[in-house]
Amino acid sequence: MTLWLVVPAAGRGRRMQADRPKQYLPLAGRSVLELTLQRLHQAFPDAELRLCLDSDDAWFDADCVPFSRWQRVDGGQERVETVRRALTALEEEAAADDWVLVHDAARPCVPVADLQALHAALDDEAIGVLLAAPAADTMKRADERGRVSHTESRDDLWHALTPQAFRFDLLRQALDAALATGAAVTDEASAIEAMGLSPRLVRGSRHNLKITHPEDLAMAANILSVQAQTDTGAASASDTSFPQRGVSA
Ligand SMILES: Nc1ccn([C@@H]2O[C@H](COP(=O)(O)OP(=O)(O)OP(=O)(O)O)[C@@H](O)[C@H]2O)c(=O)n1
Ligand SMILES: C[C@](O)(CO)[C@H](O)COP(=O)(O)O
Repeated sequence: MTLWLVVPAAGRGRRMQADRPKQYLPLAGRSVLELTLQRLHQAFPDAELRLCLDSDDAWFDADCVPFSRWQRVDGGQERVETVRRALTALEEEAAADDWVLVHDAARPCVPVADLQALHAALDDEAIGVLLAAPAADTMKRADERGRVSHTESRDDLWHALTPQAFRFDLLRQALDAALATGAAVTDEASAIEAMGLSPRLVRGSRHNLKITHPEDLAMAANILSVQAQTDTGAASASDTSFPQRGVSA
């Protein structure tokens, strides 16, 4: 069975306020996109990649792609549309029950061990899986004045990370339904949840941050440096205070 990797890299990175889309910003001597693709390739060297880029992308250099089997796909206006377009590009080739693993280009620090743990969690999985990290801070709900309305319990609250992996046909149906209803879908799991299904949470490292705001670049550089010193990019970089990896949803 083919493992399909979909990497959405068609965003503009507006919150980053940089001179280029954030996936092309330099980080540890490479671009964010190149680092992300390297991590994926370390874990899944034989996978087929669909790399989603803006049709007007002027920054992409194909030399940064380590995969031997890959294709470029034009992205959409929103991330959900980008991922849906990648599935359209797979329609001729993917089997209904093939796994499609979606990973943000903007997450270059994902540990290879977390990628492997996520993949292992697909064994005997009926619905699908996502990397996630437990909420660590006290959570406040704001009111319309920007004041605290109340404190939310953080019990059972998780940060959704990527990769997220679902079977091709189920993901296609879920994204189509979300697009048809205009539901707010910021990750693949929320589209699956809207179908009444419960994806499995797989505990991942808090190192797997999404580069979103300007200060995130320095944090990512520090994480990569720590991972290089401790070899935890390639091995396990999970927060040692949260040793459990697989968690039932
Ligand atoms: N239309 C879009 C929007 C986002 N993405 C990708 O989805 C990932 C996560 O999205 P986000 O962090 O929101 O990226 P941007 O949309 O680029 O950022 P912003 O919202 O700040 O503009 C990124 O790898 C981004 O390139 C995409 O492929 N297509
Ligand atoms: C997919 C994602 O990275 C999971 O955290 C996230 O939902 C993307 O969200 P954004 O709204 O595009 O920042």
